Amino acid sequence: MAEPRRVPPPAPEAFVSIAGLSLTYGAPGQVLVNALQDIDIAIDKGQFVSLIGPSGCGKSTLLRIIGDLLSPSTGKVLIGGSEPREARLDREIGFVFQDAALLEWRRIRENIALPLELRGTPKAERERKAEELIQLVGLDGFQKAWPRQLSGGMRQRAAIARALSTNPRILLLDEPFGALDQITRDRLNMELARIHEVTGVTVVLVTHSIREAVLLSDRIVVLTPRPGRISRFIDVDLPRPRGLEVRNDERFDDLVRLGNRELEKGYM
Ligand SMILES: Nc1ncnc2c1ncn2[C@@H]1O[C@H](COP(=O)(O)OP(=O)(O)OP(=O)(O)O)[C@@H](O)[C@H]1O
Repeated sequence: MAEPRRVPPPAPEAFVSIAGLSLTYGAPGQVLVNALQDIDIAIDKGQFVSLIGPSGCGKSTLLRIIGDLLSPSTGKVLIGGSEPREARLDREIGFVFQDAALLEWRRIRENIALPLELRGTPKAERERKAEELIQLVGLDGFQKAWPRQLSGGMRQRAAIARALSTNPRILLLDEPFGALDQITRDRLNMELARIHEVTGVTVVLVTHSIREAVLLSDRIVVLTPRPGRISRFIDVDLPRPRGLEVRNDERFDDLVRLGNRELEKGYM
């Protein structure tokens, strides 16, 4: 009997619609790397979605396509009905990478306000917004600090604040906590959950940790090894708001097991 179709068709009413997406790296005459194939994902407004899969399966590639840092070979992405290019130029997309990439010669407040400065926002408004975000991400007292004076976790907080400065409609996070120790990572996970709750921003997170994905997400997209295809969607039906103690729930363990089983299939 044929396997039931696990991939829902892209919903036209979805906030983010990814349909028929494939990407092959390499110019004609070069070695071609088929990174992604036949990706269809629909994301609702305000949803928290994680992308997980084996190393090299195309998670970052997919995130970069959504954020208009790469163009797909085939297929289409729409964010609130707009092409990624338009959404990016309207500063509706916030991006956070594993390395916070702060400008070392600017104080934290000026780093956070940089996108607003580039947009020509008046100084008083920039400072008001930066202050609001500093409070939101828990960096009060570090407004005038230099990036080198901050720990890794604090730098990522600043990077998240900077990404939120233009009130983006979607926040794209590429392994933002991958380089942090477990306790800092737990703390930042809870901060991110709170920021998501308070702002209502739509989030797409790339992670290698199925536990992190279950803790934070409404929905997890498991990708197969390269070329990344959708292996399965896992809907996380744990109640919100979630604290770290949700990890003691049986349901949490069930979902982690389900995710691990799906990931292991790719290695068989
Ligand atoms: N610029 C590029 N040119 C050619 N191949 C590339 C390029 N960037 C990535 N790739 C290849 O495309 C595939 C997908 O890469 P990508 O970084 O998206 O995977 P990933 O799932 O994010 O990996 P990881 O979990 O290790 O970060 C990999 O095989 C990678 O080597």
